[in-house]
Amino acid sequence: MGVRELGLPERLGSGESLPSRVEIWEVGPRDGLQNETEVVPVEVKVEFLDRLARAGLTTLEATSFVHPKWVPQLADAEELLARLDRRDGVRYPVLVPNERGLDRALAAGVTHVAVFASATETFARRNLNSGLDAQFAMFEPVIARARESGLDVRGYVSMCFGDPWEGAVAPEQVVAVGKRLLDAGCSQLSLGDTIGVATAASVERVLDAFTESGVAIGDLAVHFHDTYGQALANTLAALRKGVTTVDSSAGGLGGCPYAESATGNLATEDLVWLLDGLGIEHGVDFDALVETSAWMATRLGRPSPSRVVRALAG
Ligand SMILES: CC(C)C(=O)C(=O)O
Repeated sequence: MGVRELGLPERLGSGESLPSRVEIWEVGPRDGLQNETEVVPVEVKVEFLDRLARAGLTTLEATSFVHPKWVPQLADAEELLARLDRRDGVRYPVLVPNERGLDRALAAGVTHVAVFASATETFARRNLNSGLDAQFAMFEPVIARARESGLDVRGYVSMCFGDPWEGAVAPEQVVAVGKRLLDAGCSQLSLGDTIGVATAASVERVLDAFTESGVAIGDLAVHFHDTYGQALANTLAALRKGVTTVDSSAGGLGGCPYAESATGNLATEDLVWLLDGLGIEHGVDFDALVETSAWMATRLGRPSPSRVVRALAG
């Protein structure tokens, strides 16, 4: 059951400045599962991806080619992609940290990759074993080679709104990192609130800093974690600024192995409920999505953190 079946008005806001359609970038199979301590069997991951595609999601971040030593949960990246029935009209981007990761991704026949940078010095050191400036020496050749091979490259920027070691992050610092990724050849930036400390005001500040520096709003996506319950409010702030790509994770799974204060991502069901209420198109079959997250929660042995999944399938 969704907003429409409850007979609620489909457009709760004034709607003037909202986009008519939003692309949901589903990160559950990668960001959602990477923090699970018990390794999820590859056949469960394949079924998860397949169910999400059947529910109408057209961008499924499938896995990551990080070294298996760092994220053992995703050590089965090659096997997963080999077993996956890749559907027409569905993109299956993967994360690649370095050239070795790109080699593996190319061998697995991927068409979309994402690199991940940090907006702060400390997280660059802890997550990438690099530095704020030095990280680009790692990404630039990866982006160039990926582009030469005909791949589309997304650039993630982590810790855009706050960092557990450095506190608040200056929007100008985020913009400087993001622009270097765009200049290097990324087609889109995803601005990560890795530890979930953003508020609607800081989201507006960072988005304004990008657009004032000449970056098109259409080149920006948002990636919120829900640690302080602000992910939906932050999403609405971003939609009002004209953002049309929103990252979310089915069932609200998620976290980050290198940032202990990170909790689950914005749940895709909560996002779809919001979009339905605003009358914004998204192409997702809500009931099939809730059923998928309830199914995954059973596989993981604990209830979904998504408020919507709990309300409807708890
Ligand atoms: C590391 C990136 C990809 C991320 O998931 C985040 O910042 O939340």
